[in-house]
Amino acid sequence: MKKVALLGPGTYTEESALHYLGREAFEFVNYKLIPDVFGATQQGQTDYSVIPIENTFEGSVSLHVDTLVHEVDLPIQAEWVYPISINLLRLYDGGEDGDDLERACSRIRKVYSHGVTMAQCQQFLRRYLPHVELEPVGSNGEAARLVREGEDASVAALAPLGAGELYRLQTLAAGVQDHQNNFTRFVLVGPEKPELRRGSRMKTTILVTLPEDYPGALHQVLSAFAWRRINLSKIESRPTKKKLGSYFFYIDIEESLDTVLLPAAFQEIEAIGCQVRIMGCYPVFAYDKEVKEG
Ligand SMILES: O=C(O)C(=O)C[C@]1(C(=O)O)C=C[C@@H](O)C=C1
Repeated sequence: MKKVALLGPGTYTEESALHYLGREAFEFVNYKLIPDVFGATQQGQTDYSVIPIENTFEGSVSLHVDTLVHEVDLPIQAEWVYPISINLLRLYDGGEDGDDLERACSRIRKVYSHGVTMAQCQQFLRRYLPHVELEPVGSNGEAARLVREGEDASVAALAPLGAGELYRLQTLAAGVQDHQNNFTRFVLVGPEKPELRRGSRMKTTILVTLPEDYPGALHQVLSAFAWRRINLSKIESRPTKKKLGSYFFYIDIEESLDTVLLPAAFQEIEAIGCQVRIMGCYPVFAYDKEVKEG
């Protein structure tokens, strides 16, 4: 069994990994903080790590992207997107509030959650819980655990339903995220290719550093892909951290490295003095409801 480090238990990361990897071939090892999730595989205690990398509304999780680029040497081996449905959970209060959400919320004074999750529920928080103290914690599973541990019915968590089951919490309101199409993109990173079912397509991620003295270099990079009709699905600039104003480009390419086209495009880019670092060539699992129900 391959060991997979992730933020957990009771997190969206865990829920998504169970959904796509299953428990048959993988054993999940829980960590409380993302640096420890990265560190476990980097130091060889686990074979893979699962990292949330991008959210539909919050955009890239820059800290995680930067760690992947600067601090660890772990190729991307798979990617998946997973819907994030957020719930307001608290200890069972004996049914005092009946079905009245407003009344129940008026009794809450503190809410724990991951910062990204709070950001995804701004409208709900403003409407029902404007008076509460919001306390960001390392993961949503940890938020639910703190509610259970505190034994205080005036404390709640924004977390997945699975966390509510794990810590025996009552769901006060389900699906409270501001947008219904709220998805997070996760990557599986690790030194070796895992045995996985076929993804819906293959993708390659590269980092390109431009030469300083070559005007129009970015245009040339993009045209090397454009005239070969290679589709790019993301391009983002991130600081190289070497000097102010120096950036590299993180590029997702909708193509496998095995094709003739990609290596030729890389050669063309390198010929003008760009550096190309391959972050991974991997299968993508698109969210498909059938898998979930099946
Ligand atoms: O705390 C969790 O439940 C996580 O899985 C982490 C995380 C993240 O770091 O982005 C993952 C997805 C959600 O959008 C919010 C939080």
